[in-house]
Amino acid sequence: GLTVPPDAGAVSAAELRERVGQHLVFSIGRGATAARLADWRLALSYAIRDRIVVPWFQTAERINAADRKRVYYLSMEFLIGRLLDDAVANLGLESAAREAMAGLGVDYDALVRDEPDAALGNGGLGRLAACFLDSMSAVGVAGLGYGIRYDHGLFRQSFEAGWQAEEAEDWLAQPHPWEFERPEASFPIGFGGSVGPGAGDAGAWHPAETVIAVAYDTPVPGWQGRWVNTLRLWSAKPTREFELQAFNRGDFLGAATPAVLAETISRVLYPDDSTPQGRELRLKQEYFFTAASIRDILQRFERRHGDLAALPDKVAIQLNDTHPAIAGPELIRLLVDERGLAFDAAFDIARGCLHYTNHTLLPEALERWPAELLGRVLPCHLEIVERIDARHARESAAAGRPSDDGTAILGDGEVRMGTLAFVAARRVNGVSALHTRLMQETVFGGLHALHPERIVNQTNGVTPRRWLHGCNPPLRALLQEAIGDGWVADLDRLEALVPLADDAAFRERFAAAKRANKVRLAPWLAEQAGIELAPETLLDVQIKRFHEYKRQLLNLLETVALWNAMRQAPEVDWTPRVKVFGGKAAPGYRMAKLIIKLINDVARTVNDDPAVRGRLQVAFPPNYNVSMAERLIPAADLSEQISTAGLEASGTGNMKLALNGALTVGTLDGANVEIRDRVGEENIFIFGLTAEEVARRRAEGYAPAACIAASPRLAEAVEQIASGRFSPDEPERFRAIVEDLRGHDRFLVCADFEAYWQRQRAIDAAWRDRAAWTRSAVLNVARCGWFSSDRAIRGYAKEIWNAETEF
Ligand SMILES: CCc1ccc([C@H](C)CC(=O)N[C@@H]2O[C@H](CO)[C@@H](O)[C@H](O)[C@H]2O)cc1
Repeated sequence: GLTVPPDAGAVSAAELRERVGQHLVFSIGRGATAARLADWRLALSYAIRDRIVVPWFQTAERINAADRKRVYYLSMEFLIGRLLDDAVANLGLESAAREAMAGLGVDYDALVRDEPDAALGNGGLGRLAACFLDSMSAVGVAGLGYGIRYDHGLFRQSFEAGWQAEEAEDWLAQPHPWEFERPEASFPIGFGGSVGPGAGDAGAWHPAETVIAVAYDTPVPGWQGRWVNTLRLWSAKPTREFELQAFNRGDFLGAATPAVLAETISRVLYPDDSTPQGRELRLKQEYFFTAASIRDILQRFERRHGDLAALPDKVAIQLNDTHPAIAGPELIRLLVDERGLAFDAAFDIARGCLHYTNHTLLPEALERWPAELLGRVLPCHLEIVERIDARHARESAAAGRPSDDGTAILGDGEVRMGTLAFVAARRVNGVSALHTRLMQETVFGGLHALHPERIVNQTNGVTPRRWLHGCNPPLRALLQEAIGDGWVADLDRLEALVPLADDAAFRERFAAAKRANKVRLAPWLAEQAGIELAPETLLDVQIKRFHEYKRQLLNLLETVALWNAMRQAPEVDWTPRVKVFGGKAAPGYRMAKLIIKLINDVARTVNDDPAVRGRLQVAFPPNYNVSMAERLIPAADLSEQISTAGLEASGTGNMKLALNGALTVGTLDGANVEIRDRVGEENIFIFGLTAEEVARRRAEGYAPAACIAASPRLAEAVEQIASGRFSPDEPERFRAIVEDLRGHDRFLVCADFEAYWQRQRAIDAAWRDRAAWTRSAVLNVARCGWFSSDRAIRGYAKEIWNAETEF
């Protein structure tokens, strides 16, 4: 039988092999001969999980014993990726696992690759939440993540004749070994209906429909397994599984409908990462997980504390953007309607617990729910929002603010969720220094004037476990040798590499590690994108969601111009490049999907062109996700961070690529500015208009056609696209792109083209001096320790949550 192992401490390969064998037989019910790769993966996952549950219990006991302040991270998205290899690494069991599986005749790496990504997020916001969970466990914050257990995560992307095609993702088609269903942790969640009078300030809500939120818990082991927090994801279940009467009447659909409708709430992740569709189901998803989480938080608090006024001392809630912003009204509703507090007292307690992170300034990405819709789905909450807005108006007037300063929550028949989140929060933060400053100067200007102490900055970070230790074995080994492995838990220790940047032998080893990653990547890139990656080729990557402000189009135009230049001057000793694009477009985002098609059409033309063979290739592997990022990032030489200045709140891919020794070509946008500040002007390739210059160009009236006319190589590239050079079968295919570029160019692609072209030619030259290039690469790694999500979480704990860290 299975005995509970003592703790996460070291385990021998033999013992691990023993346990894997036991799980295969007793947990999966398979003999070794009949076992498939997935069975072995499950068996190993259970064996590793066994070593996490006791430290998990112990962490909960320590938190309770010390009555630690708890931090709750509410997010609609957790872009986790694969879990097995990360858990093995965090427990320090990699060599034991490899040896154990080899002893069973199974290839550990094949096992790892067999696991589906948990793609419960769109991009930056979701991945940040996953990095933050890892760091909260690594530094020992009493943290818990709350989200939705989507049956289907972010869609699987494929290309049909170069066009993006989407199909449902199905991560739960296989057993998911890392979660525990918690039927006892479930709550009824209401929607619609009406609100009757209640005692005092209270209202009595009578929902029209109810679903059950059921918890699924995933342990989140920290580095060395010393601390294990929880990710609690809610799944929607019907109050009644099955309408027997309808079934007996032969109305089979009717019998199943209520259950299907209920489960629809946690069925699928909305694939938009910039423009809210304003769908009722999305609002229900936001309320569903937020309400279940707030109830769970209150219940856990009240198990140990009687005085609700102490809630802000024991509970910090972080809202990951506005998606859980209904948390404020929901907490107030429970305190007033169910605990009998007065409105103002409830408001103060709620605000004392709530903190809001803004991740975008794009006007179209800020959530505004029609008051009619909110009132219909959440009648009680609309009333509370109105009371919060009235109180805010009083506070604003008392501060002498003009009543029409645009800081009202309700206006034009809409509820502005960003304003609601701001007004009902103790702290509001941006995710990079530039972004936070722009929040204060633009979108939140009026509110900042009213509450000048409320907005603070917490620049993003990434976990060094997954994004360096885990994904880059060659560099990890070199670091181990050169500076030990203290950096994994204390990334600032990378600074010790600075002197080694001037050590030719070390540089050689460093370049060899990068080369090894490129050699490892080459066969996969050939299979996925049909290109040949020679190790001495400059690997230039732009990997992120598709959005016009991220300017994949600028990269594409430079690629076309380079192709033209190579064809026009074949005698020149051009620096060989492989351009890699990776990323998905929201299914409804037509322009982004057209740009994806254009890149694939240009790639076909360039890759088939003998005139530039071995000099320029374009690769676009389909279905970019966390696991693909872990493959591409260690091999990259050049990191494209070329957004229109002022529009990328931070970026986190930029940090991952720099930490893995890629040099950055980018604008002074988001965290690029802080990367430049830390690595030094001479170790990064900055170009383009600053955020101020962008604002000025737009204010003055920007004419892209003039920029095109002033740049023959840009004009040529645009004309080729317009005339079907890359789409002879449909010359007009890219008319929309060309017309927008010539007519509007909202993201100033044309204005920044020449500067970008010049910078890229300088990069060609820089690549030729490998010693200097490698020296810069070493300095990028050495000086990017600050971009660890451990540093970010320590900042949140100290400056926002006022919560302890254990380590
Ligand atoms: C409602 C539709 C929707 C969904 C998601 C979002 C996210 C806020 C978009 C997002 O992922 N933003 C990115 O967040 C990262 C983490 O802070 C930043 O590094 C990126 O710059 C930012 O674009 C906006 C709108």
